[in-house]
Amino acid sequence: MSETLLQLREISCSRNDGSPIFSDATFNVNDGDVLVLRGKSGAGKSTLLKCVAHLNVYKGEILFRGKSPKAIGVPTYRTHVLYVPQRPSLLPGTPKDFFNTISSFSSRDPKNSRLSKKGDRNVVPDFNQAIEVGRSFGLDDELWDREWGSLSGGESQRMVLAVAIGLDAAEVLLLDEPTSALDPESSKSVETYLTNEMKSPEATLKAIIWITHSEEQGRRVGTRFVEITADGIREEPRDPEV
Ligand SMILES: Nc1ncnc2c1ncn2[C@@H]1O[C@H](COP(=O)(O)OP(=O)(O)OP(=O)(O)O)[C@@H](O)[C@H]1O
Repeated sequence: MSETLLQLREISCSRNDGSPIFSDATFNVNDGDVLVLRGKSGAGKSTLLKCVAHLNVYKGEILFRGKSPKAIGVPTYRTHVLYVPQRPSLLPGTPKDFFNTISSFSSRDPKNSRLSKKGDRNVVPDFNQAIEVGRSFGLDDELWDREWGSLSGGESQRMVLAVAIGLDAAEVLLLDEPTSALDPESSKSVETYLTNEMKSPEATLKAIIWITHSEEQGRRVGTRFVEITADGIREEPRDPEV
């Protein structure tokens, strides 16, 4: 049986006025899962993803490899369970600066991680690997040295994903409509890269929660399907369209 990475237990989240956005989200994410999160606009998909990333206040319990984010240390938890926004919002500098800044965070050093096992080495992220990921998404190398503000919406979206993957630390990626600004060809390159990465036994990446409004994309990438509705959160036994 595949290893359980994330456990969500009765996760609830409310608006500032106390009205519920969703409640009682209970499911596991296992090694090998590409869990497609579906639901109408405003149903709470992004909010749930941010709860999983420990970026939003929630009730309930989330465990990664059996430990809470607090027990692991929240910055380290976020390195292993990485939220990737749709677009970088007003990031200063260039994508290369961003990559180097995140690479230097001490939460990435196994010495500082309560998840580390004996013998874990501090693997310094390889910028060339990020460039390679970018190339496979159709990004020219020169874009790494351009200001974020000068990139197009689709370039920024692919760049933020190339950084997330190039850092090579996330075991679970939380993708919030990762191809919403992309043309079909670029979307396919992202889908193909991530699907192949999930199949590679050497890859650090072990699972993805993927928000998409595209039924077709969900069918192409998904291995599990979870729907948020006003009545609650339910997992489809399999994609109902197949
Ligand atoms: N910071 C916030 N303050 C108040 N309400 C919020 C906040 N963030 C989200 N909401 C509300 O929570 C609900 C869920 O929003 P969320 O962005 O999670 O939905 P979604 O399913 O991802 O939508 P979409 O498909 O349109 O991106 C919406 O009603 C939204 O207005």
